[in-house]
Amino acid sequence: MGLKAGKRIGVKGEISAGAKSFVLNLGKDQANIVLHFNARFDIHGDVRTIVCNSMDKGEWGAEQRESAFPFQEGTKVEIFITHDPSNLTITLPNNHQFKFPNRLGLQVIDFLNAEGDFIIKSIQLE
Ligand SMILES: CCCO[C@@H]1O[C@H](CO)[C@@H](O[C@@H]2O[C@H](CO)[C@H](O)[C@H](OCc3cn(Cc4ccccc4)nn3)[C@H]2O)[C@H](O)[C@H]1NC(C)=O
Repeated sequence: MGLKAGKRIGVKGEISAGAKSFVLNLGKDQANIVLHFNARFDIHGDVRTIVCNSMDKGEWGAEQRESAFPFQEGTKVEIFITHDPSNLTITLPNNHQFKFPNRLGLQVIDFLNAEGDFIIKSIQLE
């Protein structure tokens, strides 16, 4: 994918009806994730909460929770992510933005996947 620092990725997708949780993972590979973005409708005791984390050589880091939750089951959304050497900036559908530390110091993001109740429809690199 080759998403360099300063460039922005837009992930457009559909949230399933009856969604409980979906995940976007960005990073180097499955074991080195600079942003694990987990929108939890109702799972693991979290209700309508975004839980972010990182994974370094297969080990989870510390979770960061966001209270903004502009997601509805059964709808189409776009989430934008950009990164610099220190942080990732996530822009949610209601234009709410928050930052998550670039704990891996990753310069280029080559890995993206979605899991759970979300189907990626398109990806836009800007
Ligand atoms: C208080 C003691 C227990 O703590 C709980 O421990 C759980 C298990 O480690 C934490 O949940 C895990 O949090 C991780 C981030 O820190 C990841 O979100 C773990 O899920 C990984 C995952 C599963 N999947 C498959 C998937 C995803 C969405 C829907 C369906 C399948 N994809 N990635 C998720 O299972 C959960 O966030 C954590 N809760 C707290 C408050 O710390």
